[in-house]
Amino acid sequence: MITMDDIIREGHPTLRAVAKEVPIPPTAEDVELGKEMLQFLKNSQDPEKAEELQLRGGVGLAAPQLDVSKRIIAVHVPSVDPEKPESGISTVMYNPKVLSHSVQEACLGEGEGCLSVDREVPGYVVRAARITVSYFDAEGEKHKIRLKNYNAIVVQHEIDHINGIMFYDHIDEKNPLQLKDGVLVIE
Ligand SMILES: CNC(=O)c1cccc(C)c1Nc1nc(N2CCN(c3ccccc3Cl)CC2)nc(N2CSC[C@H]2C(=O)NC)n1
Ligand code: NI
Repeated sequence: MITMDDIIREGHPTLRAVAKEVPIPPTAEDVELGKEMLQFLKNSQDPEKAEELQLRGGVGLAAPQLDVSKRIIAVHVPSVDPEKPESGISTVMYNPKVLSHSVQEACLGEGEGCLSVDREVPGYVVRAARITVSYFDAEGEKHKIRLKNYNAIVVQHEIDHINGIMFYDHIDEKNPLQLKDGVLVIE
C-alpha cells in the first residue's frame, strides 16, 4: 500500500526525468502499480484513512512521484455534483497524451499543490481550460476523452510530472498573482 514515505520530494532527479512509455497492454506489474496509485488517492481523500496513514489529500498522482520513471498517471477527482457523476474522473492512464487543447486558458484560484512539494508556492498556474487526451487503460484499450476545468487542470498537472515538469515552472516569478485577461479562474 502506498504511503507518503513512497513519494519522492522535489530535488529528487526522477521528478525532472522524462518518463518512458510502457508496453501496451500494460504488464501485470504496471496494472498493479496503477491500482495502488488510485487506491492511494482514494485513501488520501478518506478522513479516517488519511488520518490513520498520515496522508496528504490528492486528486492526482504520477508514477515518477514513486521513483518509477514510467508514463502512468492516476486521477481520482470526486464529482462535486451527485446529479452529474460525469463531473468527476477516476481512472489510471497509461501513456497519456494531450492530442489538442483550447486556446482558452484556466487556473485554480487558490494555486496548485503537489504531493512532492512540501511547501506552499503561491501563484497562478495557467493551463489550457479544455484538453483532448488519449490514453490506454489497464486492459490495453485506447481511449480518447475531452476534459475541462478542474479535471483538465489535474490531468495536465500529472502529465507534466511524466515530462519532468513541476507546477511552479509555470508560475511567473515576477508577477505570480498576475492574471492575463480571459484566463478562467476555477474556484
Ligand atoms: C497552493 N494552494 C493549494 O494547493 C490549494 C489551496 C486551496 C484549494 C486548492 C484547490 C488548492 N490547490 C490544490 N488543491 C488540491 N487539492 C485540494 C484538497 N484535496 C483534498 C484534500 C483532503 C481530502 C479530500 C480532497 Cl479532494 C485534494 C486536492 N489539489 C491540487 N492539485 C493541483 S493539480 C493536482 C492537484 C493535487 O492532487 N495536488 C496534490 N491543487
Ligand atoms: Ni504533483
